[in-house]
Amino acid sequence: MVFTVSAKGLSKSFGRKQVLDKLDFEVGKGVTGLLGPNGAGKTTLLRCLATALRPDHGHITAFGLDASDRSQRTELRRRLGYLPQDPGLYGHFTVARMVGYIAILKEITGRRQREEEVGRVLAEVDLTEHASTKVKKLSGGMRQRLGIAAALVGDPDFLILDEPTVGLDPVQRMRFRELVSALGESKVVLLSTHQTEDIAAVCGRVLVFSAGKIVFDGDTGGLGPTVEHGYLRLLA
Ligand SMILES: Nc1ncnc2c1ncn2[C@@H]1O[C@H](COP(=O)(O)OP(=O)(O)OP(=O)(O)O)[C@@H](O)[C@H]1O
Repeated sequence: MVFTVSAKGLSKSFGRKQVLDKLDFEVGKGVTGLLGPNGAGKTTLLRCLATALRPDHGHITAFGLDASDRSQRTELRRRLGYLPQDPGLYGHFTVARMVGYIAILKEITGRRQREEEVGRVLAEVDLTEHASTKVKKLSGGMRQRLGIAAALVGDPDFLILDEPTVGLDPVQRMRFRELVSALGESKVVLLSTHQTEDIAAVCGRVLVFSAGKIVFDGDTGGLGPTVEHGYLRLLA
């Protein structure tokens, strides 16, 4: 089985603004970071890859499944976990109920199996002791961790994380880096962030975006002495 996700000739415009401009890339197992200034098109690309947004042109294929084909897209969705920038969490649900609900959407229908999965993903993000807390009572960083837990439900092969470290305190950021590094050993992980230190710490590869095009694709060492230095130089 091909364990890669690829985009070929991917373009997307909103009105007259071209946000993705004929992108071509392939990512395999490991953690790949997306870096780019505000408005560069990172979220648009991640939404296309998560099959939440249709590109105007081009093809997305994941694990040999064609995202433009309805039945293959359904199969692809079973294999992906997506943390959007604004995960739609229900404030009046408890943390466990919220994740349990996601588990139902991900077709984990057996009650015991669902409870085990909820317990597993909450432990991954250090939220076990808040399982009974209402979502609306969580801090911003805890909500972010809940969003990450939701993306991990069902142990997806392809994990898409849009600014996953926003709002995390230093301890949780460190925990997150360890978690993502471990996940990258068996999964395709794509994450967007403005934190160049996160990229340097966890990403084997980085794609730098500018105005809808990839202006750098390589390992973090290829950016120069530091990721931040190389990134700023590319955008200058
Ligand atoms: N649904 C939409 N309708 C119209 N324009 C949109 C829509 N979604 C995104 N855009 C525009 O597309 C461009 C790229 O946005 P996108 O959110 O993909 O960038 P980004 O790189 O993720 O930025 P940030 O770092 O600020 O999150 C922006 O100019 C944005 O205003």
